[in-house]
Amino acid sequence: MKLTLNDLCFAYDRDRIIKNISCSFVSGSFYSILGPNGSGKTTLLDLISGFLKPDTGYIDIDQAPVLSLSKKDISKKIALVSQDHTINFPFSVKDVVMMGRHPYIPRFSHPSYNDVEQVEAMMQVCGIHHLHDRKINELSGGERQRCVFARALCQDTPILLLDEAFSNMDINHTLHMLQLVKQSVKEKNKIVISVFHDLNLASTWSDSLLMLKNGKISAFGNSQDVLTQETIKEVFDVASIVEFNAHVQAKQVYYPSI
Ligand SMILES: Nc1ncnc2c1ncn2[C@@H]1O[C@H](COP(=O)(O)OP(=O)(O)OP(=O)(O)O)[C@@H](O)[C@H]1O
Repeated sequence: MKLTLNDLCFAYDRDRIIKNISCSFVSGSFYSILGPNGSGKTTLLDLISGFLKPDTGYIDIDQAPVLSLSKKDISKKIALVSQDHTINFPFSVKDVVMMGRHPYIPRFSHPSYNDVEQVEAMMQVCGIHHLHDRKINELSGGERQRCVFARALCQDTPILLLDEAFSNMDINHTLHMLQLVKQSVKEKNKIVISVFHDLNLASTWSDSLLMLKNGKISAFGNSQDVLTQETIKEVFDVASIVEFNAHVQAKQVYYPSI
């Protein structure tokens, strides 16, 4: 599968936020998007998921424009763990995770045995099974984030978009979820595109990095090629030292304390 962004432009009002973005993402790869606050990372994921419509340009999956697909068909192809995962209605955890199966449940039907089994299994894998009858709006930030994650994984889509999806998780849960995601990239040949603020986590886990600055691509390619002192200075205006770290088999970034 190939997901292609073709000359995308987007503005919420007058100011352009996304400026002529063109690039492709292929199956079996983990991509990370990095960039300063306000550079357009969330907007770009919202465009890819079909939540926002580009002003010009288009997105296609294997050459079929995403916006020509029905909402249901898009949700069988693309799942998004968004930055804002506030759910105000007191759904149970089990019900929230089951929402991931909705694209596969015919109208006016009940979830199948297979749907129920998948939800049960995903709650186990994501470490939230013990919370299954709890109300989602009464959970901690990290617990809620794992529920939303489990819902997206239950959607079982070839494309998974993660918008700072680990921001509320402790390091144990972050590493566990990253392992799950990486496994699904390799075993299920998924395309994962994740927004990170932590350059070192992104470098350790991603095959490729996309650096965004002011709504434009500053650099895009193999993680170890893109992550340099020069790109970090250019994109974030921060001095750093970038070195290959044998423990994680990837480049890591160190910042001077003054
Ligand atoms: N709904 C909206 N209406 C108007 N402007 C918006 C809206 N959402 C975002 N913006 C603006 O668009 C720009 C890009 O926002 P976006 O959320 O895509 O940035 P980001 O790179 O994800 O930032 P962060 O790292 O802070 O999460 C920002 O200047 C923001 O103020």
